[in-house]
Amino acid sequence: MLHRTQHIPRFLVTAEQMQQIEGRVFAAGMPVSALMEKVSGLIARQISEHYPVSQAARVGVLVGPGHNGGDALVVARELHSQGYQVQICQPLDKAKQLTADQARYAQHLGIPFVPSVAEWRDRDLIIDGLFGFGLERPIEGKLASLVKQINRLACPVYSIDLPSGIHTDSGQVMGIAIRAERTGCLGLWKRAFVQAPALAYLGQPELIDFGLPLADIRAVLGETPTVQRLTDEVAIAQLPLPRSATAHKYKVGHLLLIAGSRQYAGAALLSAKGAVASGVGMLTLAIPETIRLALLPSLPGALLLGCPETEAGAIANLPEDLSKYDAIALGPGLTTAVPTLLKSVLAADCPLLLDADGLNLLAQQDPVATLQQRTAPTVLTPHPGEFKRLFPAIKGDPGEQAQRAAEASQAIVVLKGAKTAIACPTSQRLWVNPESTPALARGGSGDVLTGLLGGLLAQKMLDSKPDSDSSDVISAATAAALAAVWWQAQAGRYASDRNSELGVSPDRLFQALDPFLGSILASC
Ligand SMILES: NC(=O)C1=CN([C@@H]2O[C@H](COP(=O)(O)OP(=O)(O)OC[C@H]3O[C@@H](n4cnc5c(N)ncnc54)[C@H](O)[C@@H]3O)[C@@H](O)[C@H]2O)[C@@H](O)CC1
Ligand SMILES: Nc1ncnc2c1ncn2[C@@H]1O[C@H](COP(=O)(O)OP(=O)(O)O)[C@@H](O)[C@H]1O
Ligand SMILES: [K+]
Repeated sequence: MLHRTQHIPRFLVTAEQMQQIEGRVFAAGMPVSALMEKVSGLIARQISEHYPVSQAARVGVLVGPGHNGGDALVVARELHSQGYQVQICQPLDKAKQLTADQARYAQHLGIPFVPSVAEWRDRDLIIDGLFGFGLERPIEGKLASLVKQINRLACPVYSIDLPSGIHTDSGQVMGIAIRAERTGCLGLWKRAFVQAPALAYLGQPELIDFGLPLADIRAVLGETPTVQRLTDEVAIAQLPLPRSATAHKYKVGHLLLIAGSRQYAGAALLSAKGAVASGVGMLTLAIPETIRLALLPSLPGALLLGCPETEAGAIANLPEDLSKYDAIALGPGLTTAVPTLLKSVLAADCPLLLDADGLNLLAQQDPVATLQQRTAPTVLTPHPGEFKRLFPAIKGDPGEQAQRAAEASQAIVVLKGAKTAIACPTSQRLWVNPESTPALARGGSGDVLTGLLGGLLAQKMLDSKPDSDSSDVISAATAAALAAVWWQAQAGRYASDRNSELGVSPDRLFQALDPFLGSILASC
């Protein structure tokens, strides 16, 4: 059973949901001012850890009209009492009652209020308490100039809850937004933290858990929340581990990977390496016959199936019998020369992963009608360009797009990007992978993912867990998608930490898969 501390990082809330949860807590008797005091004490503690008074004594605190401003005022008071030289700037006259009271008390304590931020070039740190989840419209006029001035300062900014100007749900910049070095997200992760437009503003995010009761969170989000962050705990639980002591190579999955062409032989190699790293029992790689011998030395454990090919070096046809495989993955480096390849794999009665040219072939027909005919699970791994070709009418943020596409096609949709979204059609659930690295933004990272996911798909299909999505049980194919997305992203971070953001070649990525997993499993 998961503990509270394991649940909390999984939740992703909208501003409305957060307001409802807080509303329940206040209605149950928790005084608003007591909660503000508690939350702000925790924020002040984080700030003094990250920016000790010995290194960042001169602090400017930006205070808005709502409770985000109220939090900032309590933080100002706490830091003042710890010996920081605090100045407060409260640019708007109007304020909620509690915020106005906190301002009055700060004045009573002798904390200086300054009329503008023009003098803040001497500051070591700015605390941004202008707006939190109550931002309702774009920041304009004198507030916009103030944010611009703050963003020009050389010193770091710590944002309370959200960088002011960032929309809580979409992560969009509402006119202008503060660029934080760190953001302390209060209580529960807001959706903005997994939205690409916010990433340049959030800096290093941290969750400040102030003990919201699980019962109130569940009353608003449901027992099994529809939208979740993909946490380490959840992803690790989906791996095909531990292996049975009596495992046999034919009992731990046989993947057929159909990839490569004379033109794009590397994609076949990289995806095959990803599959090998997944631990799959047997890997058959179907490739054009003319590149078979070239790939053989790099893939000694795989069965290389040289296929008849077109004049241009694309696979012309596949073996007749696809029934012996536990999963099939089709796409990397294939070219779109031979549409019948897709037709044969769609007819197979095992889980199917389509990537790259597999998706491009699918886009040439009616993807929704085609996928709805499948009886076994289908997983799609498009990047945004491939997604647009497949589902041109589906709009929204990446999470919404993935969910809508999954619902329409009944496929599991893995929409790749900085925050990859994974949508499951049967449970209508969405996971977003929160931690990755731009080091993966290079050709070949996705090919490694395809092999890894294909290999996990073949293994998971033999798992004893039920293929049902009721309650918190995750279907085998969805489980493979969650585990693969998380594993590839974390291995990317692992390789980046040991090299640089420029050093995560696809080779380094698949080489990092197992060491990363070994290290995290050892620490669990
Ligand atoms: N209620 C509480 O005790 C708690 C509050 N918390 C804090 O409270 C925040 C939410 O507080 P609020 O709901 O008061 O919202 P905010 O403090 O985010 O601001 C809302 C206020 O700003 C005004 N406003 C919105 N957009 C504007 C714009 N573009 N230009 C000018 N004015 C604008 C609104 O009219 C309203 O007065 C959270 O982000 C968090 O920092 C958390 O600490 C949790 C506990
Ligand atoms: N900025 C980024 N941050 C994190 N991950 C990224 C970023 N850009 C790309 N990726 C990841 O890199 C991979 C790229 O896949 P894809 O576009 O299919 O590349 P290819 O087909 O060349 O291998 C995906 O897993 C994607 O999530
Ligand atoms: K803020």
